[in-house]
Amino acid sequence: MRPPPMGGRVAECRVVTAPLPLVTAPRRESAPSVPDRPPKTPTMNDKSPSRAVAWLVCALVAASLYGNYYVYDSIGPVADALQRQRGFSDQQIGLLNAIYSLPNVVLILVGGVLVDRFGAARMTLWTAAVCLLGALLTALSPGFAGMAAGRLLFGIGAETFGIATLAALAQYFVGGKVAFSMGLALSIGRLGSFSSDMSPTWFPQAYAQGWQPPLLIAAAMAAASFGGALLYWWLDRRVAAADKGIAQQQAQPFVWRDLLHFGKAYWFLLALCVLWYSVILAFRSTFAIKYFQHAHGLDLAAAGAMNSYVFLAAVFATPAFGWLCDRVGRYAPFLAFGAVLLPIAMALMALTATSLWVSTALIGVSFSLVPAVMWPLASRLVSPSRFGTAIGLMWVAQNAGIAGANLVAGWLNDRAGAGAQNPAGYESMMLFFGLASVGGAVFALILWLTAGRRAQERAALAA
Ligand SMILES: C[C@H](NC(=O)[C@@H](N)CCCCN)C(=O)O
Repeated sequence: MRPPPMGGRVAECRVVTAPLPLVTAPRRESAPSVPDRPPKTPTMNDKSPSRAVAWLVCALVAASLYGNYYVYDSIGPVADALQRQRGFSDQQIGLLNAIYSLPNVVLILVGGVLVDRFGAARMTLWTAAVCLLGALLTALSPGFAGMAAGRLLFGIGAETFGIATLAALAQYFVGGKVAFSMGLALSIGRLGSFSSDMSPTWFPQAYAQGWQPPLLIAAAMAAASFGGALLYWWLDRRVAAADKGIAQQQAQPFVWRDLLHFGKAYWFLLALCVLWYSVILAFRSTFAIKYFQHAHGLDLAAAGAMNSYVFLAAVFATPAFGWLCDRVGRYAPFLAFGAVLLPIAMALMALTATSLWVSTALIGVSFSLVPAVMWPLASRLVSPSRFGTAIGLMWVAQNAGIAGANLVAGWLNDRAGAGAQNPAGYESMMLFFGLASVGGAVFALILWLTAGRRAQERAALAA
């Protein structure tokens, strides 16, 4: 019943003798190619209890992600109250979010290695605990330094938590539906982000009392996230205990040289991840609302709502695209399609008078499709025992890209004097994001046309 473990004492359990459900899917060591179809295995029989366990794990991971993403986005809604009541500057508020990414430029690789070393369940639990401590420190600190320390702690836990949750789903759904399960869990995470944005409407009394009650609600969400992680860890222990009879091998020690063996497709995917997430997260999370107000004449409420529809679309579309991907059994073409939509949307926004609804819809599809395919694809491009490391490396570059894109875009806007009086000042920022999105699309196309094609040829030859 136990999925192929990814870490701890049982990391290299891909060679098993018994025909156990959830265990036997063939995996690539470091194949530089994009699989056409998910491996067809006799695992995950519709009525088998192991399938029920896998979906229970998915539900617990999703619930845990909901709380985690809620906390991630909890600073924006209290930014105004922090300024009014505690006298925080814009820079200080910006730092409360930037401090999440900055340590991860280095630390997340360590996090990925730890996931491979200690296993997804243990690392989900430990990092959810770190996130809870971080959220509590943020909500209870009397001064800025304490709040910043809380956000730092949260960031250190949250990114490794993200890797551990992906690793958990890659393990339990190795026989099929990996994209659907990841899409479903991510969509619940997006719902957490959306709920955080909507929390002033849902908890008006809390916001009426000032900055602290909303952050205490966020800490409660982190506690719920920890609860989900605890249940998942407990379930995983039980599954492991039931599988005592399976031959287990020692975890492979981490070797830096292994990173070079990931294969070309992995590196194309990493480049896409950096460029695409830099545009999506730096533009959408930091500058989009301001840009909609100043360059497209929307008021604050309309600009915020327009931006939040991207999240809302992702809640429904991410699992749907994951399901489609599993069903059709193709990854790279979907990834390329989703990546190409982003530069089209950026061009429509920057160069034409087309309604913002059109570009928002395109970004919504891209924001749903690319993550729905990217992480399941990553789980198929590397050995299971190196999945955490592989994602860790992607997120090192991604965090550096997001932080860098934020800084460059802010600098371009300041240099051009962008603002309500000078909407044209946003042109250089839009050119920068446009070029980055084109770069992402190019890597997605290369991934499809080279590695993806080769995989098809190999499959045809094998047939
Ligand atoms: C799964 C993926 N997560 C990431 O890329 C993280 N490094 C950053 C997440 C920031 C919001 N919690 C995703 O959310 O698409």
